[in-house]
Amino acid sequence: MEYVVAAVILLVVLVAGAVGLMVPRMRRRELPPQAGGGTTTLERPTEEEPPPLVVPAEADEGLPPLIEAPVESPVVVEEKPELEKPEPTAGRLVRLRARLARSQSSLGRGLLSVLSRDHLDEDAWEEIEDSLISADVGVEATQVIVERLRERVRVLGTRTVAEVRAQLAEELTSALEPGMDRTLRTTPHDGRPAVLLVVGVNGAGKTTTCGKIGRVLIADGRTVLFGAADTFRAAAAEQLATWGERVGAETVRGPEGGDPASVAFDAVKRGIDTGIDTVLIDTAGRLQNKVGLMDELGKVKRVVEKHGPVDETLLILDATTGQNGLEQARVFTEVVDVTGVVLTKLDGTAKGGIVIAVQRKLGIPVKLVGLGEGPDDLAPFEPAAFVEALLGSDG
Ligand SMILES: Nc1nc2c(ncn2[C@@H]2O[C@H](COP(=O)(O)OP(=O)(O)OP(=O)(O)O)[C@@H](O)[C@H]2O)c(=O)[nH]1
Repeated sequence: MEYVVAAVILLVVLVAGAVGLMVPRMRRRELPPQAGGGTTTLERPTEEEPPPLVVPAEADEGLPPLIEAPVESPVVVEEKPELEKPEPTAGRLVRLRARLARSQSSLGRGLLSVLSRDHLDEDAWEEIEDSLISADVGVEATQVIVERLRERVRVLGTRTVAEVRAQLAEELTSALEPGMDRTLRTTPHDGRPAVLLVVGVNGAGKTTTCGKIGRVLIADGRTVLFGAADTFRAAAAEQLATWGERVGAETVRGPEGGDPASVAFDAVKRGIDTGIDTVLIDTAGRLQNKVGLMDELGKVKRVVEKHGPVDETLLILDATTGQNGLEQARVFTEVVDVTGVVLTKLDGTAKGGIVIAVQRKLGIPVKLVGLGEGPDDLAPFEPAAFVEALLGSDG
């Protein structure tokens, strides 16, 4: 009898033990497939199955499984350079006036000293003419301005220096044709970006101006793309790309020595595809007397226009080249239809009168002026504010 009882107890213990081993195994089989260490499942997930979940051992104890992200290749977090915030454009010319006035003051001082004479005789009027001509206003424009001023002084019987100065300022301002449309067409239209082509001779400041305009537009909440169609000078594309990085604009570049027209075309295409507001195309500097290069510029424009008309062709003129710049400008206007002039380096010349000569000769408005190498040293051109700077102290 004792043997029977012992045999029954042994049987019960064996059965209980077998059940104890089986149950956890069955429970594990119900879990989703697992991967990695800490699991006991060996089944491989099929291709269609969701990413493997890593279930810690505790899951067996009935705790909710922790879901970890599947192991992927490490994500490279690109460090974006901190974008710069350009200064507002409103009133820039006034803010930069001191800089302009510094270089123009000789004209202002000279004129004021003549105007302060008791009597404006023939010699005095000649001196006024000479001052304006040597400030690059141009002979023709000077004669018109002085003639009109003389007439006003005579008719109105103007006496004080302040009055004559004010009348001269009015004449100079009117010679700058304040009614001309100086707006820069940079707004996207017809489902595509506005396209600006920037042209001019070597070293006039094309790349710098592209960068400065780009900054202004981005500050105004626009999206901008640069096209580095200056494929002759690798450094120019590099320089433009640097401007782009600083303000957050993409730069489309081509191979060095490549076809500038194709880079310009690609830049506009990229601008259209990515929904950019304004595409600025920087072209290579060229001498206006090199026919081949000028023809190439015409080609750049024609190729870009396969996407639609160019909205603005800006001619960059270096103010320090004075009257020579006028001949350059004339040749450019014959090859491409220039819609606006940007006069750069006005901070470096005492001959700001070139603005009057340029507009008069070309009949094209000066839209912007460059007043330094700094990123915000570009101002919308305002005739009255400019004349105040040209004449120096408010007198
Ligand atoms: N003082 C002064 N310097 C300027 C101004 N604009 C441009 N510059 C300088 O002029 C030099 C030539 O400028 P870039 O922009 O490289 O001229 P670019 O026309 O693109 O030259 P290329 O590509 O060689 O044809 C640079 O040193 C600029 O910093 C300005 O308004 N004032």
